[in-house]
Amino acid sequence: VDVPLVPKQFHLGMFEIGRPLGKGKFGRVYLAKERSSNFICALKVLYKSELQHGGGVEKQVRREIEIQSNLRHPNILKLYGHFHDSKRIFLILEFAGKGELYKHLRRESRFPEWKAAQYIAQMASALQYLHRKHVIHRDIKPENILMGIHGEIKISDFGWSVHAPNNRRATLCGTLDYLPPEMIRSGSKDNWYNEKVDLWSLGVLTYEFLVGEAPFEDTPIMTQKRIARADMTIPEWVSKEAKDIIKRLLVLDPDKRLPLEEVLQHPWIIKHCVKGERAANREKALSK
Ligand SMILES: Cc1cc(Cn2cc(-c3c(Cl)cnc4nc(-c5cn(C)nc5C)[nH]c34)cn2)no1
Repeated sequence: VDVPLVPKQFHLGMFEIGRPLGKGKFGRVYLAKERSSNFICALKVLYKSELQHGGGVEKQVRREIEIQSNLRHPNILKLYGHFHDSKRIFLILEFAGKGELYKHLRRESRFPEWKAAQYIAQMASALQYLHRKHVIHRDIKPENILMGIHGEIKISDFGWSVHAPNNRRATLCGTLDYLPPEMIRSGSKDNWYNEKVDLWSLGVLTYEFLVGEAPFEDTPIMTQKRIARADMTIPEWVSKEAKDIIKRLLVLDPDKRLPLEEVLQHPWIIKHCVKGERAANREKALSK
């Protein structure tokens, strides 16, 4: 197993800093090279001052480090290590060669079904790995997915993930589009810490990959109302298999959502992701 950055004390002088790769609410990400090994990585720089005023975001960063450091899966962005100085926290992250997935989605408007199915299969595999470790991501959306050099996707940003169950007070910010009904409804927050919240978000992600916009996209008030009623329409040009998997994930009752094992066995996934199927389809197309 490639473990290029062996865990030890890291410090900024060990890295040659390259171009900025992106910026978030509390910091920036730079391309970086570890000098002794020439290993290329992404260095996320977070400013302590900004975290302190972020309303408990410091705990989120600690959780992100604690959770992501122990994960090892091809579709989860690796966190190799971290260090800090007086003003900043540094996360040494895997460099995703093809950048942020949402930029690809916006550029292509929407993904063809074979590509969407392959991405959803990779997401389901990563979520299955996370749930087996009782980690819930809770913030699955295109903005938190990166793409590796071979086009494989990588879940990043574990700032919202939790070890289930957890009595965390969560303040939500950013888009409502991906929130499941149990996180929209007031009342008991027990369901907030149930892995099945990620199944709902996987359904929203499937819809957005295929249609190019989120299923409940509307004004903030209307979005909440539509989520609470699972009120969405799937365009008629979406294949019946794709419609079926979306409908089986966007179910109000968390216990009735399609389990990840069944997502990976769904006809829409098998049709586009199993090598034999693709060869068979090619054979069929050629024989016409
Ligand atoms: C703070 C802050 C910013 C962000 C969003 N963000 C993530 C990255 C990023 C990471 Cl963490 C890892 N690998 C990346 N590769 C790219 C990239 C590659 N190309 C060709 N273009 C880009 C851009 N970005 C990466 C950058 N910003 N999260 O927290």
